[in-house]
Amino acid sequence: MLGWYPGHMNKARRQILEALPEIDVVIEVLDARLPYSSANPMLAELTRHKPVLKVLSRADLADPERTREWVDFFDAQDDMRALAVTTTNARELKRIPKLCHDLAGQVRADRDVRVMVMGIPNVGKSTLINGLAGRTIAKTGNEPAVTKRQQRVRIGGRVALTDTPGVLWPKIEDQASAHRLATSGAIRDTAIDYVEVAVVAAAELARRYPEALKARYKLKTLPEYAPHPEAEQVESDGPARIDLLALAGFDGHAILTEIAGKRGGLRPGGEVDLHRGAEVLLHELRDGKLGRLTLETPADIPPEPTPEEESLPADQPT
Ligand SMILES: Nc1nc2c(ncn2[C@@H]2O[C@H](COP(=O)(O)OP(=O)(O)OP(=O)(O)O)[C@@H](O)[C@H]2O)c(=O)[nH]1
Repeated sequence: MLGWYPGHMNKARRQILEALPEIDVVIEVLDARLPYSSANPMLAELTRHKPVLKVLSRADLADPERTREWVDFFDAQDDMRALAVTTTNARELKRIPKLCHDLAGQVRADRDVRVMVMGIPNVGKSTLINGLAGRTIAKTGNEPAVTKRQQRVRIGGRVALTDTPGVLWPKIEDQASAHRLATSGAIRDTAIDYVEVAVVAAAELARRYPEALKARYKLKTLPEYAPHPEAEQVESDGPARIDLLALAGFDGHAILTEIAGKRGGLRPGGEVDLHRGAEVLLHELRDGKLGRLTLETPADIPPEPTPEEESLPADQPT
């Protein structure tokens, strides 16, 4: 998966930890369509005691109402502010230096505030750095971790920005997050089957944006709740998969079959081409053809395990 072997993950973590003592404010770039799942699972721990500005990138593709919820949610946390932007539009980045100063507080009144951008691959980090600098100083690419010697660049507004972003691995241990990341196109080479990504995406859309889904594919109704056809077979895979199928209460499989029937063409023998249907749905969703969509809300954040739960041996009855 993405070259994020434990060795790479440790290296990325170590390089971030080495850079952090010099940094006053961390900018974490998140995808506005999935601000929980596009976060690095370790970042909160790595950046403890540092103020964080959450930049919600791709706000142009996200549901504005949900984006407001997310910004309010992050703003309510200590030492944290949030700003939703279309990162490719440099004018929308103008508030960032002031927000960094607010977060850094009075302590930094004597010198530039030192800022570093971090986030998972392809989330918009380089676009943000270049937009803030007003010229190309960060290369866009897909290199895990920090790969070259970092330099600080003054970007105006008395902010000194590290020219190289910290690249961290995505949240793929959590099944629901891995599906949403795959749905958005953030991760491509996952172990998850392409059609399965689209089945769960169809179910999520039926739950969150039924009208957009019906309008785009001219579906008169969405199927009533029906168990996923493979539910029994999948149950043995463990609890995370069962949750996803429970979420497919609208029967994502039936919806995808209908989309495939209308838009995917037929395979030899008259069979509906589900793979083609999955391509249509996922490409159109990523291109914004179904409208501005957000795949999760703050209410979807799983509760933190309590210290007692964490210390329970796996097989102990609760
Ligand atoms: N629609 C839209 N596209 C964006 C936005 N921000 C970035 N992009 C696009 O997303 C793609 C990835 O952006 P990058 O800045 O290269 O992302 P990165 O996080 O630096 O990626 P890595 O170098 O792979 O870690 C580019 O094609 C950008 O043009 C945004 O706000 N809206």
